[in-house]
Amino acid sequence: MSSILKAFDESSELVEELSSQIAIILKKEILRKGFATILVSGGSTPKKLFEKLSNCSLDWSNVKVGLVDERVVDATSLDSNENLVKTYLLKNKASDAQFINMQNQNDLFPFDIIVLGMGNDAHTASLFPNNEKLKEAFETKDLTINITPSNAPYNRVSSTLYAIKNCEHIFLHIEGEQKFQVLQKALKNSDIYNMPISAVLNDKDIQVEVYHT
Ligand SMILES: O=C(O)C(O)[C@@H](O)[C@H](O)[C@H](O)COP(=O)(O)O
Repeated sequence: MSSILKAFDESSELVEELSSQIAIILKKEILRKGFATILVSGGSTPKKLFEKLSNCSLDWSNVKVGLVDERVVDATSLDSNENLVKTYLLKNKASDAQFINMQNQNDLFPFDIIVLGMGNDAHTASLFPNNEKLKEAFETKDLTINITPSNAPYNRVSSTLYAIKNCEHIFLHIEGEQKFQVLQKALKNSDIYNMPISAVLNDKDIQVEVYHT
C-alpha cells in the first residue's frame, strides 16, 4: 500500500478535516466495540488539532487517549506530552476522555488511530535518525522503547515501529514548506535509519494518510 497525500492551503482547513475524520472513526469504533483508542503526538503542530477535536461531539467517556511518545520529565512540566494533551485535548467536550500514559500502553492495544508528527530531521515519535536504539525500535515486538536522543532534550519513551504499524488508521500531520520537502524526500528514501519516517511511509503493509499544508 502507499501513502495517501492530502494537501491543504490553510492550517485551519487541515485541522477541520483531520479532526472530523478522527471523530468519525472514534464514533464508529465506540458503536462497534464500546470504546475507541487514539495515540497522539507531542510537539507544537497538534495543538490546534487538539483544540478542534476537544469540541467534537462524541461519547468521549469511552475514548482512551495515549501518546506516541513521551519525554522523561515530570507530568506537570511544560515539556511533558501528557501535560500537552491534558491542556489542549482533554477539555471542553473531551474532558471525560481517559488518558493512558506510555507505561500502560498495553491497555490501548490494538490502537484504532495514531496521529504521528515529523521533525525536520525526519524523526517520528521519538525514533531519531541513526539513534543507537533505532534497530531495536524497528525490530522489537514490544510496543514501547526507551530512547536517549543525541540531538534533542530529555530521555524518551517512544512507540516502536511494531506499535505504529499495528493500528487501523495511521495519520501523519505536518505543516509548512520545510516539512513538505522532508516528506517528499522521505517518500523516495530507502534508508530508514537516516530518515525513520520512511519506515512508516514506505511500508508496503500499511497505509498512511498524510495531511499537510
Ligand atoms: O513529542 C514529540 O516531540 C513528538 O511526538 C515528535 O515526534 C513531534 O511530533 C515532532 O518532533 C514534530 O514536532 P513539532 O510539531 O513541534 O514540529
